[in-house]
Amino acid sequence: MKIAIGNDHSAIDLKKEIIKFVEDLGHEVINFGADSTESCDYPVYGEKVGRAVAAGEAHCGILICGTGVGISLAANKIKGIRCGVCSDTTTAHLIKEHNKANVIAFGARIVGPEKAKDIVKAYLEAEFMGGRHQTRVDMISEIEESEGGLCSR
Ligand SMILES: O=C[C@H](O)[C@H](O)[C@H](O)COP(=O)(O)O
Repeated sequence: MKIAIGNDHSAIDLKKEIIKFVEDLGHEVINFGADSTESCDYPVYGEKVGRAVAAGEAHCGILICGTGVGISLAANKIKGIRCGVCSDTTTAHLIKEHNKANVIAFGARIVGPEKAKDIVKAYLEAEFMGGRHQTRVDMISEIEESEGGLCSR
């Protein structure tokens, strides 16, 4: 798979470890993230990864900032992106199985490198389950489609 990765200044070292880990699993990584520890703005990288995944340039995305929250908020502003913060492996597989997340986020100031690798592996290996979960994902898309946030259901 092609995987887009993005990060801010808080996650330079973790990003490098995750890129190596993901490549060792046999995937291709497109690095959209910051590569300097100089302070920068996480929305830039959330947007870049979100747009790459939404455009089909990457199959999915991984975002890392201090907590994972800000960068996931930015990615979720891109139409078609379903991104959530994962700090444990249960969430990491359920976010794909139930929520069909196409981007995951986590915090470099929250999880250590080994936990982060476990999270990434759990997410990448999981499969969307469809069925009732597809209905709910469709409802999210309907909200996205409706300008005023009104859903037809
Ligand atoms: O959600 C936002 C992220 O955690 C950022 O990485 C964080 O706000 C950056 O903080 P600072 O500029 O103090 O390093």
